[in-house]
Amino acid sequence: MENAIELRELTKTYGSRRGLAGLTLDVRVGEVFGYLGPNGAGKSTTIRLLLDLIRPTVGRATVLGLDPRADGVELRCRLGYLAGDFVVDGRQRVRDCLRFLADLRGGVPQQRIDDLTDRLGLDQNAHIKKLSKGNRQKIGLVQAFMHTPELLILDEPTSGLDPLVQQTFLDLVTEAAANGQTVFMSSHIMDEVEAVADRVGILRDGRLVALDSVAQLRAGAVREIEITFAEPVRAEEFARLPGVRTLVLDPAGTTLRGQLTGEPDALVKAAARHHVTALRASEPTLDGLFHAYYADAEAAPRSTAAV
Ligand SMILES: Nc1ncnc2c1ncn2[C@@H]1O[C@H](COP(=O)(O)OP(=O)(O)OP(=O)(O)O)[C@@H](O)[C@H]1O
Repeated sequence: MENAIELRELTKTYGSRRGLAGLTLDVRVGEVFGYLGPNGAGKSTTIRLLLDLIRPTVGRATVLGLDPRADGVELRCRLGYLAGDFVVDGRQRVRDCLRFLADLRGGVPQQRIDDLTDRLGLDQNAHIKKLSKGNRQKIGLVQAFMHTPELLILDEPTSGLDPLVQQTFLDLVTEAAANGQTVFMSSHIMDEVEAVADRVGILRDGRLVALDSVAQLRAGAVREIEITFAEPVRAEEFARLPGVRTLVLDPAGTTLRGQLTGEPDALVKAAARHHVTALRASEPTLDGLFHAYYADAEAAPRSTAAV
């Protein structure tokens, strides 16, 4: 089995409302796949279709080589799922709830549960009804990870978590990937996805508008650049260099400011023909790219052949 998830022309309409429109996507075994998109893009719809919690209007989903509709029981044994709207029986203590869920999965060593709750800072003696939203979300994370499933499907897993716990979550994802597990996680937050994902898909209005490896996306991301020279330079020398998006020379002709994508090699070599007194370049972040997709309603699907 090469792909943990295969989606073919997956479409879901809610009456006249579009949830998902003809989504074709493969998630490879062992990869961390970040599934991004604004509110209402169709992320939860996709995830619910994977679990057979809802059924497609058109198209097909295969998960771990299984049909979610026909093989629901086997599938649930082999995956860990965190719902976007995770709810849990408030009458129990955390310990009893997790024990119950562990037994449902055929048994999980208590040591494993203790380790996860310790790392996430979750008190097993607490009554669930008294827990904050973030602490309830931690129960959701523990129950998804505890049986070391082949595939983790996580819908907005960091929702409600403070930054320290978010980092612990990212560590758990990294460890799962090192262990050969596949992770499919949805998020609004490019930064957290960028930190752990191998590939990213960006969904908008039920359609995939970008699909690429994080490395490729980063190569296309924008870097802010500022170069100061000892003597005035001519703007034309720099305007047509590879990767240059915009470059503006200040009135004195000594400071060049602008935006660059990809490698800065050509610009650095051109600048080195002069006496450079200062050079400032920001790290390229995917956040800007992500916002561009959000802003551009008619963005065409993009992918890189090498992905
Ligand atoms: N049960 C439903 N009935 C009608 N419309 C629905 C239903 N569930 C989802 N939708 C619609 O389908 C579209 C996709 O919603 P979905 O919840 O999948 O988005 P999402 O990307 O998960 O958003 P969010 O980040 O806000 O959770 C939205 O327009 C939403 O209003």
